[in-house]
Amino acid sequence: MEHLEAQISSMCPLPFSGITGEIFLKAVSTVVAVHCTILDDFHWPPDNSREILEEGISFDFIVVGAGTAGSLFASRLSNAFPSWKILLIEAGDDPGIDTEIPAFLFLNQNSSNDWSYKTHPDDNSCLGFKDNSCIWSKGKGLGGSSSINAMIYLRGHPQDYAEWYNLGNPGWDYENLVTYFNEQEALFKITDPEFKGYDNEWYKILDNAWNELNFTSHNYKSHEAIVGTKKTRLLTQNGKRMNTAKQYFKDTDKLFVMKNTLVEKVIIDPLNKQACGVVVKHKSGIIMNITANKEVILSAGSIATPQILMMSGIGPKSHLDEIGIDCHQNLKVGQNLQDHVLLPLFLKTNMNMTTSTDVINILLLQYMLTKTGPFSNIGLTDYMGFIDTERNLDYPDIQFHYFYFTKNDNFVLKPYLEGLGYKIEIIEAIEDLNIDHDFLGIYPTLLRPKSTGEILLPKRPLTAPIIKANYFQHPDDVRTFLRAIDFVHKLEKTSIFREMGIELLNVSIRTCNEHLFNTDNYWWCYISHMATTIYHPVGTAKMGPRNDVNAVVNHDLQIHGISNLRVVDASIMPTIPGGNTMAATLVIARKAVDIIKKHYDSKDEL
Ligand SMILES: Cc1cc2nc3c(=O)[nH]c(=O)nc-3n(C[C@H](O)[C@H](O)[C@H](O)COP(=O)(O)OP(=O)(O)OC[C@H]3O[C@@H](n4cnc5c(N)ncnc54)[C@H](O)[C@@H]3O)c2cc1C
Repeated sequence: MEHLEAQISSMCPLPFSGITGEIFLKAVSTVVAVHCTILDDFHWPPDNSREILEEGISFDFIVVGAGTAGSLFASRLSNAFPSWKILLIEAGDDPGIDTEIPAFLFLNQNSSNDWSYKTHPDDNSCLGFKDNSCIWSKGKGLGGSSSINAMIYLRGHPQDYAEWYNLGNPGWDYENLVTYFNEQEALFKITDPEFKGYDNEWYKILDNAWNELNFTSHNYKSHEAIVGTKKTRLLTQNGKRMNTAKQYFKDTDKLFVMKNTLVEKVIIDPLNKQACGVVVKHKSGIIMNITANKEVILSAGSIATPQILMMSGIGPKSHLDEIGIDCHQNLKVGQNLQDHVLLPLFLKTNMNMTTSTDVINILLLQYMLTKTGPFSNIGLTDYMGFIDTERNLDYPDIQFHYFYFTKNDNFVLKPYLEGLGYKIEIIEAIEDLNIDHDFLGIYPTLLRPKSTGEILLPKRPLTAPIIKANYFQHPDDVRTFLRAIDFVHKLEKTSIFREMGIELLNVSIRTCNEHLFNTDNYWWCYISHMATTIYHPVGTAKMGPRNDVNAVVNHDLQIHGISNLRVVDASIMPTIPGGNTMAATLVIARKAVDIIKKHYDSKDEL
């Protein structure tokens, strides 16, 4: 208290005395300690690494990766089979306190909770980024990417899942998956019809513009990604991020968890082509084998899962031969990489929403005390628009995301652009445009890219994998963006946009300046410099029947030709769904529990 009193007196030398002084000090000390309330009663599961490293216990199931899918899958499996010993191995630690505050979503990137992968440079894309590489964030630690993502919940479009089914995957059509979507929406409490949404005056402006162009505002009516505009629900509870590990771990205490432990590869018995355990490296430097009596499940995400599969000799043979790894099964692991690419467009507005530092401090205090206000949500970023640029049908190929930056913003804009990894000259060009105007950021996002990439092992296989995103390898992807930009011009012409003075800005990029602004040539150049990921890589262990040469797992998520080894994460998606990918990943994990249950129930092993 004395220390606090001295500190306050040094900032504002008023005397502290009597009862008033004491009351005042108590109020101040409450405020000083209020950040502690960000942590609630929830406790992360204990780390069992030490005992496992010392005693070398074997397990029935080993699940690799405690991310979005892995944490759901492992905890639900441990509830379904209480007598089984299930081990969940995670390369990272418990997520940091800063991951809890929704409005700080961008601050988690490039932190200790992020793998911060980088794409391999090519001639068509990421040219405006340092080293011509886009940064691919991916969550590290309990909750995985659900601990650092934007929390937006969308199912995608029903037809996305019809496509999965039509590619030879029985049980994966929308009708079969709907119960899982419903179940998780009830669990995360995002089906509440009373939900009124957050406050943001831009919602109304944007709805007005889209309505003038004859688009419907669906808002919270459903979680499907259909043509029109939509305010989306977030995986938050009581004003804080609800990462999936937090949601699912609270219902189980039967799991064994190893934190800070990297799985290097799966041990495959070459004689009977059967997975029998994993090789792990703990952060202490200890390397050991752990045995799985029944199965190994890979839930390490769409970059690390193919990396581990390749390290374990599951193809592709030609690539493993180059690296010097024995191939047990020649599958197209790491191929079929698909991602949603987003194109930041900056528009000036005559609105002035600048907030003084004092107001920001008060809003932060409001958040600390009540978990309400702007820090409890992600602002305009939860507002979406969907269009079908080519056929004008109800199967969108572009999703619009929105951001807002106030005039001369020194608080968010620069750290945000630096976090994305843009070159300094691009950041300065954008900052110059921001000196006089508030910005509306409109970010068209390709929902169904035709370009595909691949994940490869580097020469030193345990270092970061090579990510060849291959954005715009297929020219139709650029053409879809050009049609999306045409749509932005239509928005510019709506009465409300004209009234607000909203106009597309010309970001000065040296190599693009040789083209006249707003011509197709200018936009091709702009797209190759400015477009980047929205962090939705999927498809690198494709689900499909045996006769699909690109398939890695079957519809029961088992690796073709290898027993006791499955993949349960976003890697298995045969095609990328037309919406943010977390909801679909959760559904995969939940369905996987039922697949395993059916498998072992029929073996009468309960
Ligand atoms: C910055 C960002 C923003 C996003 N925003 C949204 C959004 O708003 N809405 C949405 O729907 N989707 C969003 N996504 C995408 C979504 O979060 C992912 O599609 C989804 O979480 C993928 O889940 P996963 O289980 O496949 O992988 P992850 O959740 O990434 O989990 C993989 C886990 O495996 C661990 N791991 C990796 N390698 C190893 C190893 N060798 N040994 C042990 N453990 C290992 C990782 O540390 C991680 O915990 C975003 C993603 C990011 C990164």
